[in-house]
Amino acid sequence: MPVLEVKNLSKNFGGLKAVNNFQLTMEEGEIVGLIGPNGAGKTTVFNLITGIYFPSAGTINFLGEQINGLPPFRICQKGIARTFQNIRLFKENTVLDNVRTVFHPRIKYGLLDALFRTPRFNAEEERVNREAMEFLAALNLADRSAHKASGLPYGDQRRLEIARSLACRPKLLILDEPAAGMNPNEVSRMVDLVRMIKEKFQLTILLIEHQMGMVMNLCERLVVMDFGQIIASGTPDEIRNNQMVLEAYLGKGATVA
Ligand SMILES: Nc1ncnc2c1ncn2[C@@H]1O[C@H](COP(=O)(O)OP(=O)(O)OP(=O)(O)O)[C@@H](O)[C@H]1O
Repeated sequence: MPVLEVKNLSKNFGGLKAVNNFQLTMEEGEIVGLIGPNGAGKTTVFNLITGIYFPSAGTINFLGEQINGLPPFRICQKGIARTFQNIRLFKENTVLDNVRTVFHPRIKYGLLDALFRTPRFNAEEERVNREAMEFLAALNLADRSAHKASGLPYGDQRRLEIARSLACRPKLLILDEPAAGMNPNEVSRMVDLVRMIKEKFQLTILLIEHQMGMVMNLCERLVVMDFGQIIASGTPDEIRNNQMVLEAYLGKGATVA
């Protein structure tokens, strides 16, 4: 059974067809890159899959179950987690608390336990802290756990967002421009990190990325969008030499150097 199966997905904003008849099937363990020029519709696809937008048409199946129409928190509970193009952290909270927030819906104590600091409260808090620290350790952030999120360097903030999304225990991880604003060294470290978390947490990964070095290096398969539509899909080598893709990025008449 595919992990994700998107069929005939469309989203209109008034007269604008932001996504038009989008199709995507992802098998377990795949890393697929969604690329295309600015405004092509990539983020809208992510927002449709994660329930932020309601589709104008089409279906989204996750592990065989139709999920379109479900609210974002339900989709997250089912096993799809994401990061955002503009990092979204609780900036004034500690690194550890940013990951702990993910555990709150699953915490097994009540208000009275918290007020009277019962043994159940203490045991549950210890469990949450231990598990949250494991995710931070996997992303090399354990020694920063007590720091304020806003004080972390940019690359660490990106990794913290990934740690938090992993704490949802997703099967499908959706990364929106994980290497945005990074220098070539940082991009190369991000490629290694995405490979590592894919193996360690047995993930299927869908990512948007403008850093072509990262996309070509990391993804087994690419889907290219332009003006809301898929214009090409295939291996990085096939995409690199695709005339329609070159024209979408560079304009008509573009040729491979
Ligand atoms: N909430 C919205 N209301 C109206 N139009 C929107 C909305 N969200 C996106 N759009 C429009 O839909 C189109 C696709 O936008 P989208 O953000 O999905 O593109 P993108 O490929 O992710 O671009 P980028 O690479 O710049 O992030 C754009 O023309 C955008 O202006």
